[in-house]
Amino acid sequence: MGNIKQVLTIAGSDSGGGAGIQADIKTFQELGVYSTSVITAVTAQNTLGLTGIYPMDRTAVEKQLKAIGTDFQISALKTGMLFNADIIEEAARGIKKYGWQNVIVDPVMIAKGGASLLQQEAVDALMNCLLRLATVVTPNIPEAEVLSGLEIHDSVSRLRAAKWILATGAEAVVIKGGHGTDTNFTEDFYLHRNGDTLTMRSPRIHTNHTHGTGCTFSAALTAELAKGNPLQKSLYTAKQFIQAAISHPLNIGAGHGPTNHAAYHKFGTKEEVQLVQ
Ligand SMILES: Nc1ncnc2c1ncn2[C@@H]1O[C@H](COP(=O)(O)OP(=O)(O)OP(=O)(O)O)[C@@H](O)[C@H]1O
Ligand SMILES: Cc1ncc(CO)c(N)n1
Repeated sequence: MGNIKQVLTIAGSDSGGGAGIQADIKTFQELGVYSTSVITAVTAQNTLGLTGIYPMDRTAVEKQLKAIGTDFQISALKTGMLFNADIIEEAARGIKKYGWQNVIVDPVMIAKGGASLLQQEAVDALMNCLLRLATVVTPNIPEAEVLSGLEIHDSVSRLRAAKWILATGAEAVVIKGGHGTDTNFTEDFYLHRNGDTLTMRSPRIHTNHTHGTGCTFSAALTAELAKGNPLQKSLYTAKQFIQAAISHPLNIGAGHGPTNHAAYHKFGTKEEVQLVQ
């Protein structure tokens, strides 16, 4: 393990352990990379909802980034909940200053229970400062609608929204399908600025235990890229990882429960993820 790859998550803490920094670190551990973290905010959260958000100040974020940037060799990083424009600007500044590559931006806006995880006025900062640094940006459908200013109701409008999002300067986008309306499957759609596309489809699992699916998916993508895997292969593994994590729920909590981060290795994958033309 002498040459284990080091990764970073810049995200919020979920006291309930299913999303945010906690989901990222569990996923990184499962996929064999060493995890560092910059905490942007502490949230009081459980499977029933969110009752408090305590953002870090600018200096706290800057000092954490410096601690990582001056000692670790970061092969890939992801951002999650960034909450306000100050934190977004600090994250962008750190990424540039330390020359980090393989930047996955999960543009977290709203928790599954409906709580806002990004201030309204911070959307501009996200679009203007951070997306241009992104190797891949991974919005869910409502986030893609905010970033593109377009409604998504079918594959044509999804492609149009993806193209608008790439106009921010991001290299590639994945519009995740968890919020889609099809009851039989979920579909994640990838578009690269070079025109490459990939559509990954898997059976929709009918469960309440989907808290943190987006965090887990983007963390798995980050880990796979850090290990040197090509982008499309990394996306496929990330989709398999989240499919396994949702398929084998832990049944924790009375509300929107966490996924099972250990399932990918414990139970394997059932070849459920298909590539669609
Ligand atoms: N019920 C489900 N069955 C199968 N796959 C799902 C389901 N819900 C979400 N996914 C998958 O999980 C991943 C995350 O998608 P989703 O759209 O839920 O992200 P998100 O809304 O950002 O998640 P969160 O805010 O809870 O972290 C995608 O790969 C998506 O296809
Ligand atoms: C801290 C945190 N980050 C991200 C999400 C989105 O799932 C959440 N609910 N909480």
